[in-house]
Amino acid sequence: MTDQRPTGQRLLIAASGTGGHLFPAIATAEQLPDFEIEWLGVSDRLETQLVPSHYPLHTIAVTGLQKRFGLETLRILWRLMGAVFQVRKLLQQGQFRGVLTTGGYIAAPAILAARSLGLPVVLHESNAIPGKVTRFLAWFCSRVAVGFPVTARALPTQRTVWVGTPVRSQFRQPTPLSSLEIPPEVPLIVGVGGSQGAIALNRLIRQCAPAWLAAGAWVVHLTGDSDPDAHSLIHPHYVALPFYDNMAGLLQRASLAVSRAGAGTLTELAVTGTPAILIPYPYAAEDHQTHNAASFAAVGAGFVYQQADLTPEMLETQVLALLHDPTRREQMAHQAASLAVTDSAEQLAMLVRQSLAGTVRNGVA
Ligand SMILES: CC(=O)N[C@H]1[C@@H](OP(=O)(O)OP(=O)(O)OC[C@H]2O[C@@H](n3ccc(=O)[nH]c3=O)[C@H](O)[C@@H]2O)O[C@H](CO)[C@@H](O)[C@@H]1O
Repeated sequence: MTDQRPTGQRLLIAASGTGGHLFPAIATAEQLPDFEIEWLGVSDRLETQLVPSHYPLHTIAVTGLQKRFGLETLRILWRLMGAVFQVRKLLQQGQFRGVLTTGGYIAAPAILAARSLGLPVVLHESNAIPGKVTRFLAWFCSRVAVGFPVTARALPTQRTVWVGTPVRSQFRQPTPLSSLEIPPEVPLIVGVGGSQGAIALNRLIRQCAPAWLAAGAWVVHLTGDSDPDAHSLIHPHYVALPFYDNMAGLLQRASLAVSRAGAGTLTELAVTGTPAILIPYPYAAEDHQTHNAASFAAVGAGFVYQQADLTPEMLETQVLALLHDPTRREQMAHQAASLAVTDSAEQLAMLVRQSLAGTVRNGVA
């Protein structure tokens, strides 16, 4: 990132739905201040809260493919074709030079529209098991960037590159936790179920929290906004929030996280060197969260429990054991940090620059 004056290069970023898709794209956009960026998303998703104050947001209607082929699949394909035409029009009228996408449903029309116009597309896949759209459409992209080295196995060898997953810039500098008044010396447990929260995980955390609080810890619990019992536990050292903006400050301060295993949070836990107990979302497509979590467990950065096997007693005991063992937590923190790719956003931004400049070797841009 040298010259920050807008170059007139127009880039469309297609990222939608969850924090796991949006934040890596936002982190990469931060590294492209010289580009004129506009965003493609869906009207009722998280991007409508996160994006418009930074970039113009265009929305289209898209949904995922069904597992079984039937009438509904035909309807979805018909809608997909409509979305492709809409994105083609947007790309042409806006004179965009290329597309960056972080996968998911929005990626399909974005990739198909851009490639049909001969524009370069950089696709980032953050999960250990690539999603359906990535598997089908990676072959059409100029470059495919992946979050885990293992992800590359299922993708076109010559154009796939491991860059890690970008995190927002606050994660890479000390960020104070100013809006939460937590005494500096107390152990802090952070409970997080991804950007939307996780009701089953919330229940487990609330069942265990009284014992953790009694042991002297504070708990910050990010519940999401759809848990009807989110405020059922009252304690002066227990803070329940539907969503918290300063995740960087929170994870840097945390002694331990109890978390789902979305690629975004895992990457952030690595960058902040936060030990974790991971409980993968059991219904994630192709169980990708278990595969994501495996990388953390493999180096000893975290413990992984399947939700179906985990009782509140087990979770309570495991957390208490770690609370009382700062040396172990320090080792785990060190191992978590060993997984961090701190310049992932710069690497992905570089791929975008190269692709739009048509200098990608082995690619089709
Ligand atoms: C349920 C599900 O299928 N989730 C998927 C979704 O991510 P999902 O958004 O559920 O979870 P991730 O862990 O990937 O990302 C969560 C993001 O939201 C942020 N955050 C969270 C809570 C909060 O209060 N404030 C906040 O800023 C986190 O810092 C992180 O950046 O896409 C990811 C990337 O494809 C997948 O790996 C996840 O499996």
